[in-house]
Amino acid sequence: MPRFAANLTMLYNEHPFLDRFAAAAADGFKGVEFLFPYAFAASEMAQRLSDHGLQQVLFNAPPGDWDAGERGLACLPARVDEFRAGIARALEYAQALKCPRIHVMAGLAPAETERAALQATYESNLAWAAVQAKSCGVDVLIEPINTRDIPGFFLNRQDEAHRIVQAIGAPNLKVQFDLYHCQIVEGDVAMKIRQYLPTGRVGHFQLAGVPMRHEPDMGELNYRYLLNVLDEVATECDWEGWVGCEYRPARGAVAGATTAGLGWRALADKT
Ligand SMILES: O=C(O)C(=O)[C@H](O)CO
Ligand SMILES: [Mg+2]
Repeated sequence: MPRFAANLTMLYNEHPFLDRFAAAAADGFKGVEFLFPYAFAASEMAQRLSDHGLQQVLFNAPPGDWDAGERGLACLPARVDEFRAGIARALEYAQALKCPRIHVMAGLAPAETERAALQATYESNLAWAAVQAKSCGVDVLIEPINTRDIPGFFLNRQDEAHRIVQAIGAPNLKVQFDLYHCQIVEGDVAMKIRQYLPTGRVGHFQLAGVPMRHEPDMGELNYRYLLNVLDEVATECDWEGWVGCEYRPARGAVAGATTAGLGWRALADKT
């Protein structure tokens, strides 16, 4: 079974951010991911990883002004310099945290800009980022995200993401396959795992229950079934990546809420 990584942005909100590493390790996680490390010194985070025997498996490149509603810069023609500076910063953190992949968010499509111009900027930015990341041994990931959570997000579908990755043809440019977003946008999730994982273009998975983005055993997706499919296909094609647990615990941020909700991990047992 691919390994589960705790998403420290969404899980363990009952603890201050830097204490979430210890909490995840205490629950048996060996890998962690989060959205953004930039409020903390890389050395401080590297220390937490080492203290708790954890691997950093993913984080995001700077997304622009998140608090002002920005959700990535990669498709924005007027922001190329800022995009490039953000990739350089992300790669510094990736090296300090020994993290093998970064997620580059596409951004919101401005209504006044032609889609073709956004697409051209997106592809040239990704090609550039992949070259920079390759020299650091890092994969660049792109993630289709549903427009209920992020209205106007530029990249929404698995097929679009795979077309772009194929067209650019950089071996370290891959798709971040978030099963939660896939179910909301297009469904047929098990068949999409079977279709895309063997291509070699999937760099990472994430999961959450649908529709509320709570624990995977809450909601309309049958994760016992899906995790078995993932396991079967990953074994067939020797895929050894991680599955990020990117959900908001239903019990909220009260003491013990994340740990109490982890019973769903038994769904991954091949019983
Ligand atoms: O929202 C998600 O699914 C993500 O993985 C991003 O990193 C943040 O929007
Ligand atoms: Mg995700």
